[in-house]
Amino acid sequence: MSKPTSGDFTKTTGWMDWYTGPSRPAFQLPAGAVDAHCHVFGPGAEFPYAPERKYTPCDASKHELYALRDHLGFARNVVVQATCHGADNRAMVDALVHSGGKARGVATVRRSVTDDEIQAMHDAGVRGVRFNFVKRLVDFTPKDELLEIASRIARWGWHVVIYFEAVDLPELWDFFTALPTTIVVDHMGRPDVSQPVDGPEFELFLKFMRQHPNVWSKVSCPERLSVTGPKALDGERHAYVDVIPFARRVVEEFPDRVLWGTDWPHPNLKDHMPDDGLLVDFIPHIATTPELQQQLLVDNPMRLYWPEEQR
Ligand SMILES: O=C(O)/C=C(\CC(=O)C(=O)O)C(=O)O
Repeated sequence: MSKPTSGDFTKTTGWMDWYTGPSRPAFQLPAGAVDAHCHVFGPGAEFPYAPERKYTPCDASKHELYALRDHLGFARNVVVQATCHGADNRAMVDALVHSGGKARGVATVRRSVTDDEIQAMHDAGVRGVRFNFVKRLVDFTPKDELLEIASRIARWGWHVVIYFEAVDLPELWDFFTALPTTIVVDHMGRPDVSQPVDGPEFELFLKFMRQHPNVWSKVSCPERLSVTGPKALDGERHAYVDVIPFARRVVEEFPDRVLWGTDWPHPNLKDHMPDDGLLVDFIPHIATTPELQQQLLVDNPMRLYWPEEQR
């Protein structure tokens, strides 16, 4: 793969570009596996980054994303709108339209979005909206606006993806449990994995899923959550061991409500950029049987994003 650029934009200082030579995973993905969390960035020259963005990434186009899909052995993608594009969903929608039906998407919308715009996104393959509560990524949006958006998109059968840090779950609990749709939590609600897996913070997250059958979780992003590593680099097939008990716990307790994604092109990593092939090799450590792997990688994402193909 060629070296990433950013068009006329200047990347955020210290920005880490995605890894250009991913290895081929040793773990053989099941047929029809879905990378259910990834992004496209620009290219900035074609799809400019949003004025309100909190970071400027390197470009990461649909072509590069789909080349990675094929290299790793995934069949499909779910492309999630990244905050560097704000509520301008053109780059993400363009990726869906050029996927030959192999990608679905999650958008970011404002209250001003029209029904015609929602319908056009639906026709392109969008199936959800993302509400982001990570303060370094977005400005505050009033909860009544988000609730109004959730009620409107429910009419298209869409779901809501939520991204937040574990310490904020108590404060956000009432809002989340009032949402009328399926809810998908990004990266297990970003637990602090230096705390015990059966400690109060992660227990609250498990309780959230236990009490609310409409809540799903992505068991993704060990490279963001890990404190001890080792990093998925230099052939390391036992990476991020401190994240394993957390992700395995969620996979085993809620096998029909979990999703997995690469998070390519890995925005805002500060420490290292993982080899995506080795990230795939993390999967059998958290979904330890062929049955769990089939649910995590095929059955669950297909049920949520391509329900019309379900028998
Ligand atoms: O890609 C992710 O899931 C995580 C992100 C970036 C992000 O969500 C965004 O920019 O929209 C992060 O923690 O910086």
